[in-house]
Amino acid sequence: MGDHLEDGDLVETPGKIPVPREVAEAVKTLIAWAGDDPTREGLADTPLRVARAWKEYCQGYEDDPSVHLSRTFEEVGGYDEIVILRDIPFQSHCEHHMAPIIGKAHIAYLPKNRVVGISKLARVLHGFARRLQVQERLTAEVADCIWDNLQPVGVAVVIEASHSCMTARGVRTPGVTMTTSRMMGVFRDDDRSRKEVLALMGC
Ligand SMILES: Nc1nc2c(ncn2[C@@H]2O[C@H](COP(=O)(O)OP(=O)(O)OP(=O)(O)O)[C@@H](O)[C@H]2O)c(=O)[nH]1
Ligand SMILES: [Zn+2]
Repeated sequence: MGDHLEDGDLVETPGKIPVPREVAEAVKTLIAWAGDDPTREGLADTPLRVARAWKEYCQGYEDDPSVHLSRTFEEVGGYDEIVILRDIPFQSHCEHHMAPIIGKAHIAYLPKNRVVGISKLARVLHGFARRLQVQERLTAEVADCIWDNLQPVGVAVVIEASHSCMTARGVRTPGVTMTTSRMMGVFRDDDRSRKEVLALMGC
């Protein structure tokens, strides 16, 4: 654990990030294990592409999502109602199979004195989604990050997603979505507030 494989023998390609040779070799081994010939022409550069693709899928490890919430605005004309971002598409990968998780998130908070630029809520989501995840933890991490950094009156996060490890392999059950939610503050403690936010989310 904690090995980032950044030192050692690197494969350099102009304009692209270097790839440790052992990472490329690991992908080559995987291709052979899957049943194909990693030396055939069409697959020759695939190990490097896959290695770089995984760095991109997992870009969140280089992101501290709380930083996105450090810039807030206090001049909001006394606005003290729910702010909600609906249907934010995201992609992640499940930590059990490294298979795609594709879904959408609804993120809401009830501000106290200060708000954040709305794009930042999506940035927080992507910062945690671009890692190896389980949906429950992703949901909790997004909600906790907003709660800790904005100290609002309430936070609500609902995530609906389809897991390729269920649709494309294993039980092979397409069309199934998983829904998770985390309610904090007034959205957890007050029934009416929770109903209001869920109605605004269309849930
Ligand atoms: N709770 C939860 N489970 C997940 C998530 N992503 C994948 N899983 C499940 O993780 C479980 C892993 O089960 P295991 O029995 O260890 O692995 P497996 O033998 O590959 O299981 P199958 O998928 O049933 O073939 C599976 O049931 C997956 O559907 C997630 O985000 N949350
Ligand atoms: Zn999985």
